[in-house]
Amino acid sequence: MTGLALADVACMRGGRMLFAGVSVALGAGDAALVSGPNGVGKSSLIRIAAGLLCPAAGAVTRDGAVALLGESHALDPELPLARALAFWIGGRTEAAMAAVGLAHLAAVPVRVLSTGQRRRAGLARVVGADAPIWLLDEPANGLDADGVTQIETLIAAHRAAGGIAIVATHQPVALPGAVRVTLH
Ligand SMILES: Nc1ncnc2c1ncn2[C@@H]1O[C@H](COP(=O)(O)OP(=O)(O)OP(=O)(O)O)[C@@H](O)[C@H]1O
Repeated sequence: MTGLALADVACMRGGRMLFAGVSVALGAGDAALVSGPNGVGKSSLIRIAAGLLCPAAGAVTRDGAVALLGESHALDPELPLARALAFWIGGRTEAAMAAVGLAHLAAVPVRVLSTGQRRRAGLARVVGADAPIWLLDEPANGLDADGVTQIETLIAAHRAAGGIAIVATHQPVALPGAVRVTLH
């Protein structure tokens, strides 16, 4: 059974306590929307949820594979987009590129993609990861209005299929019924 739970989690960075007492429990189809001002610890919370950062207190329980959209898309800049994505998501590349509106750029080297296109490429990695738990850090950064709608649609489809999403964002991203996690 897919699940992700943070129980009384605290985060310390650079010797400073960023937040404490954060609890959220998500099951199949659930989502959480993480918000708060710059530097409050949203990205850190996403990294804790991903298991990339150790909480200073509390516990994280993860039931299912994780796909992370972070600052870096981790795609080889010299490779054509389709080959760079295929390194991570293999045979699901074509469908993932189509899902994020990048099918027409399959042969273009990653390094020449625009900011929004790079963001979409990162999303394609998540879409093609076939992982039930999506952790998305500022997924709408650099995207135009259609791109944001596309993300909302992709997240909704992922949830409808039993997936989970945690989204940290400054920009409005519609996540119907999401748990709100507001960091102060
Ligand atoms: N590796 C690190 N070592 C020490 N401090 C760090 C490290 N990474 C981040 N921090 C600090 O932790 C705090 C929270 O950073 P984080 O990126 O989680 O915030 P955020 O809420 O996502 O910010 P933003 O809205 O600007 O993206 C910041 O003050 C940052 O300087």
